Amino acid sequence: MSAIAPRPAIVTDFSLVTGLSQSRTPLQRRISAMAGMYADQGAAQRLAQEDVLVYEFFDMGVPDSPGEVAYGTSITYPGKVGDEYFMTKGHFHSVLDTAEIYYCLRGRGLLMMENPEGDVQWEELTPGKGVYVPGRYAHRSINTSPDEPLITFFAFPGHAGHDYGTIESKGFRKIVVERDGAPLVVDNPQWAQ
Ligand SMILES: O=P(O)(O)OC[C@H]1O[C@H](O)[C@H](O)[C@@H](O)[C@@H]1O
Ligand SMILES: [Fe+2]
Repeated sequence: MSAIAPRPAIVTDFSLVTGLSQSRTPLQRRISAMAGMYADQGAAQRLAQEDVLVYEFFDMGVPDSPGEVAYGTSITYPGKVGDEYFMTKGHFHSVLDTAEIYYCLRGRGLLMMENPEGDVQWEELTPGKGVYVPGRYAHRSINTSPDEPLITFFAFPGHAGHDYGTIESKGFRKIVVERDGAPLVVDNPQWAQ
């Protein structure tokens, strides 16, 4: 008789209010880890001196194979680099045609998306709103609130992987800046074809 090994359930905890988990260690990204991604390089270098925490997220430790569902919470803090709002690095999935769902728990922001063919889309994130990022679209969370963290729950296929290189070298086509006290999506002056 062939035996299929039992697998233990994965149990985690996270707060839908703060986005924080007591049992998992967050992955944190400070400004120094992404200073080159902001349009105002002078402002980025100044903030890098204090090495401000821009965002953190909890990866729940699911195996990275097909059939699994990777999930967690992500907290992007309020702040700006010059007039550009704090944001995540953003990435394509290594397995390009894999999707992701974001559900906004708290705060206010934008989910910026673009595919390799140059289609750009963005959606506002407000509590209770879910945004389904289709496969092939790079994605980045941007906090446009002056004082509240942007907290999301996310889930994607376990084998999707993260491709940071493309965005690190080219950037997103659009960035989000504050103009007259409100967020505005503008062309990224640093975008490299
Ligand atoms: O991976 P980054 O672009 O740095 O963003 C941080 C995290 O944000 C999201 O919540 C994603 O779903 C995670 O997969 C991601 O790793
Ligand atoms: Fe992703």
